[in-house]
Amino acid sequence: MDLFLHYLSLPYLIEGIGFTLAATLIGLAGGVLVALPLAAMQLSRHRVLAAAARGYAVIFRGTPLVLQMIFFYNALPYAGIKLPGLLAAGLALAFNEATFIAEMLRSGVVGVDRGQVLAGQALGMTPRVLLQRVVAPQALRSMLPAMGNEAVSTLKNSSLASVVAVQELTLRSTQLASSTFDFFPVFIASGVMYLVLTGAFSLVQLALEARFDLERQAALRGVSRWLPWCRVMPAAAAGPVEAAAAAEAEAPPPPAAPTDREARAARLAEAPVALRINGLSKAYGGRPVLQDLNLVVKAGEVVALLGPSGSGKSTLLRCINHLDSWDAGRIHVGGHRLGYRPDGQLMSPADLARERARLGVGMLFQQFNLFAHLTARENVAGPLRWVHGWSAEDADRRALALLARVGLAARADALPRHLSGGQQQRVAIARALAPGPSVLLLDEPTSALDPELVNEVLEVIRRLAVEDGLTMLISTHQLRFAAEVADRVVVLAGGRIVESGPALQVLQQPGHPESARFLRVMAADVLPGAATPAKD
Ligand SMILES: Nc1ncnc2c1ncn2[C@@H]1O[C@H](COP(=O)(O)OP(=O)(O)OP(=O)(O)O)[C@@H](O)[C@H]1O
Repeated sequence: MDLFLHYLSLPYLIEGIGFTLAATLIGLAGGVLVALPLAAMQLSRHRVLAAAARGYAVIFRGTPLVLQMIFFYNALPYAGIKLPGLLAAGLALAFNEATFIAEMLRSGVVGVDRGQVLAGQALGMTPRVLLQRVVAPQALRSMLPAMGNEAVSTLKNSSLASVVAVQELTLRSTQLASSTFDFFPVFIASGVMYLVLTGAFSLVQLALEARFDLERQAALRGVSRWLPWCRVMPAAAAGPVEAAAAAEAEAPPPPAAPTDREARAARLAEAPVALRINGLSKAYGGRPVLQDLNLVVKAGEVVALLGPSGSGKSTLLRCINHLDSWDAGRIHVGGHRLGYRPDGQLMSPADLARERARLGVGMLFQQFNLFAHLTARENVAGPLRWVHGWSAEDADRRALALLARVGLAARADALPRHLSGGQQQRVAIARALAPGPSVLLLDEPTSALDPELVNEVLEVIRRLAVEDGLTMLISTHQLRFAAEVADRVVVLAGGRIVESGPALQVLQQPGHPESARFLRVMAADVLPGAATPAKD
């Protein structure tokens, strides 16, 4: 025991820890630096870059680390590069670790829900903002446990640096044991030192995981409301939550559905065009999905897009916001060709994002696509700050007001995963409304909801149509809702518009066999005062 304690405190071994840590830190820091471009190359659409990254991985993953260290120390001098042992071993570690860290980064990025990326694009985020605010925070959080393991493995791999005579802990332990013949106490002391080091790494990993744990942050936010000394919200922002909740409680009941359809139709006839689609065609792998589609939507008009599953409704909505490309035809939003420069060339992704934000085409998705790492208020306020340059206070105030409007002021600090589907979709509505869109595209906003949650979302949309006079294009299977709210119904079948006309007329007396067939299938949804759709 005395011998063990003697070796445990021996300066010769403790100095070895210094070399071990130095090699490990060079390996980890260098590994992260090399891994970043490597992961970007792996994710790149350019095949040459992706292939080069794969080639790198094959070489560094497929050869022993000891050989790599020997190469960096003994072979590089032939190319005129002479490195000290510690640096050679550290660099070999870095280039080796980079393959594993790059793979973690890549899978972290790929693991971020594609729907959130689409939502960010629809909100006008440039690729850089999307990466910085949506993808990286979630990817890095999911990487933390694997990164902790990688740090421990780098520390243990640093013992191989003894092969190029770096005086690290393993080499010094071996030398000491050979000269004293105290093999057992020396190696036990050395093992305990390694355990302390790997334990410290694990503690750092646990601390970081706790620091970035969304559940814990949410709990802290809840507690902080009652603890004035540990507030995480800006003091000024705490007030509006209650104020907004009170406003919500006092909000007048929603007005009835529009009854004066003729007056509305007359007003819309005079209104300017908000959206114009000419000859739009698109095919996936040679199979036509949209065929020579023409549609005009007036400012303030609510158009319900109906049609069987697979008829092309979602594809059409994605094309309007240029989230999808198309083969032929033109789309104008507010008189502008979204996504094209004046010379007719396609815009770069960053310019396209800015153009989306400028023209203001809001979008709601079937799956809500809220940013999973942000609370409800951050989901609404964040894009206002990052895309539209609002100050934090103004964005927060707007977010709270809109959340109150959709009946969610009291859940402003909840994470999406703590909200029901209906509540998530209402947050998504607040987020889409925040920048004041000129056109709102709604892609089956209630299809992912349980039946009892559908009405709460439809009610919010109904109020937007009636109170705000928003221009809306809604893909929906809710016939009753379409009858009550839409000015016009457009029926899509096989990628073509087969019928378009005043909502009640089309729903009650469809003039095309495809419309009639579709409406009969959907007959479970009872139309107010509607006769059975005409038979084909
Ligand atoms: N990325 C894609 N690659 C290949 N085919 C696709 C892709 N996206 C959609 N499609 C196909 O295009 C057609 C139209 O799909 P879309 O999602 O637009 O229909 P939809 O009318 O919105 O259907 P639903 O009501 O079920 O949402 C479908 O046949 C679908 O399989």
